[in-house]
Amino acid sequence: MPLITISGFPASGKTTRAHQIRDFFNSKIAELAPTDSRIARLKVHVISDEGLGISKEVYREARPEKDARATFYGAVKRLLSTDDIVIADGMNYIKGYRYQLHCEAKALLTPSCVVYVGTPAEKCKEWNVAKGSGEEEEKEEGVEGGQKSREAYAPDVLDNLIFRYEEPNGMTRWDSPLFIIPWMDEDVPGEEIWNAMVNNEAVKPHLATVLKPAAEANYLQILDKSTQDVVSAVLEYQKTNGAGGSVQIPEASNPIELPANHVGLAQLQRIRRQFISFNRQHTAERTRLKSMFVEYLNKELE
Ligand SMILES: Nc1ncnc2c1ncn2[C@@H]1O[C@H](COP(=O)(O)OP(=O)(O)OP(=O)(O)O)[C@@H](O)[C@H]1O
Repeated sequence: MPLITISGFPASGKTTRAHQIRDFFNSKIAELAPTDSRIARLKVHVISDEGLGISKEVYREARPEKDARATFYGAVKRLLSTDDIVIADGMNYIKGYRYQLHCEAKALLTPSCVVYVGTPAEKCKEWNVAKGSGEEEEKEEGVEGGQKSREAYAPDVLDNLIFRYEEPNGMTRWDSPLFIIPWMDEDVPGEEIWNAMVNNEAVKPHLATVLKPAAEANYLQILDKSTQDVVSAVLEYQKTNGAGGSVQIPEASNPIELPANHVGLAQLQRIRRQFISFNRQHTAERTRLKSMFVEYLNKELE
């Protein structure tokens, strides 16, 4: 059965997403198994570095990293079978490596997809620090049953991995269908992934499956950063000037006209998420993003 290849920066939330997908799939199996013997046989597996005992230090040098990749690959290959759904929870950051994984699935005549966890580098750094400090230990132990290692990446290893990362491109055979999960989304598009992987449905391009031209690498990150900058500017303005007024945002052609009442962070983030949802499938011109978001905010705040 299918192969779901997770891909994303280090500490971008890949395991969190892999577990959300696993839980969604397990609940689908529990629901459908009584009436469908094919579904009843399915088992979901998550393969990860942590599960295989691979330390983050392997990413410091080429040789141990290569060995670790081979171990991970072997574990995925061993499990891929007609009744097993494998979630490959790793960075899977090398294009050629994702290509090989795709070929393994293809050889078994089973579908594969890529789930790209789209988290900006700055957030990953923040989450990596939180992980290393053990800040989230209690919460994670509850969620993971204490299975998950608390190991963080050394800062130089993290930077280097981000630098080397080869972003998935949904236009290529091996990275498609491509499901992009922005970091601020609470849920994963479980139903769409299930339909594509278990029901073999062709995936129609929609919000979660962005077919991005290669030229638009990092588009999601830029969309995220541009809109976050605007939100921060509004909050900053209100802090000093109070409610109401006109805020000129650098790089935006028009100002934001604030309403007489105070606009809160939750409201701004909600509007921002909507804007991102609408625009993550278009590859809007980067230089226009802030102006577009300002226009959108003005309409929503009217
Ligand atoms: N969407 C999110 N919002 C807030 N915090 C998150 C989110 N996703 C993950 N985190 C936190 O970020 C940290 C890293 O998450 P996680 O372990 O899932 O990332 P990862 O990409 O699997 O990391 P690694 O590269 O180390 O395997 C964890 O402490 C997790 O609780």
